Amino acid sequence: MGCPAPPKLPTINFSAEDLKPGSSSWLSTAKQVRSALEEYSSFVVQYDQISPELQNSIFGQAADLFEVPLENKVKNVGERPYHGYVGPHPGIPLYESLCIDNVTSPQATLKFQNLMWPAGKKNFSEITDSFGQLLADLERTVGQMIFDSFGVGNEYETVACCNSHLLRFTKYKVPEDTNTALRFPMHTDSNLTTIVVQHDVGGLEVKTKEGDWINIESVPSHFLFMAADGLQVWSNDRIKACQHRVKHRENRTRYSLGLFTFNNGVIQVPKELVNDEHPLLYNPCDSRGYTRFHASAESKKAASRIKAYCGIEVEN
Ligand SMILES: O=C(O)CCC(=O)C(=O)O
Ligand SMILES: [Fe+2]
Repeated sequence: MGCPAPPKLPTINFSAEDLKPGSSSWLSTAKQVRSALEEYSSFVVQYDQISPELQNSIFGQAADLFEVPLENKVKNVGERPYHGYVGPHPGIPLYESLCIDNVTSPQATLKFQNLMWPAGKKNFSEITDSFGQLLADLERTVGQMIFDSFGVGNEYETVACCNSHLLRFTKYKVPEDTNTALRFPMHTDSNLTTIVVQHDVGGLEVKTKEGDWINIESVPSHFLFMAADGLQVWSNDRIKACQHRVKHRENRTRYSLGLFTFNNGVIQVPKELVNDEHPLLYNPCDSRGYTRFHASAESKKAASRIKAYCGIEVEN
């Protein structure tokens, strides 16, 4: 008797040119999206619009980016916590990241480029613009499908119009003790949804409801789409925020890219998602307030930060 096969995440293909809202392929893809998110809080997207060449180019730029002097990196300051440069610290000693907020705005990428490379940098803003636009298009398609799949597609724009996209470049150095090291401990993201792009070196893992860890292979044009705390609120817990971590794999520096979709307004559970079986679990959630709370020392004591911030106690 062999061991049971390790669990695997569904892969959903978003490469088709004719994926038009309302078409039969749209509706069947939306159904797959909802069931993957309900079961795994995440899924793998296949998205050939981001070609292996574009992926190589952006990761080439990422490697150059981490070579800029620290005095330039620290100029990457965000409006909210973790929206700018983060250097190594005791919990994550080998970690470093830089962010471009509003990456879909060409002015934002150019401003970032000028801060990092005041003397100029060939191709950075052009490559980052096209990569950021394509990933944000993918995120909007999946977002619309999530709303459609719950029968509230006409409410998508009122939420999406307050969304913005943050692109995070992350570098993980090789630990000295490579047997036990985690590169990034388990967490859920505090935003709405996240897309992670790995390259060369994998290591990203997501936790199943049963408590098993699924390793996400690094495959060109295949990315991980995850629900974060904001989607858990919006869906009234029908979709849980994805618990994930990065394990050390291969003795090489690891780079990753994340497109973090943030809502800048108030997230409310649609009335259609509340009924006797699913009583209302969240008060309206001020997304900016939650990002600040999430970064506070006080929030770290909570079993669930999102529930501590805007959860409603339900009596059984
Ligand atoms: O590097 C990765 O693969 C994931 C990083 C991550 O989870 C995060 O920045 O929130
Ligand atoms: Fe994360």
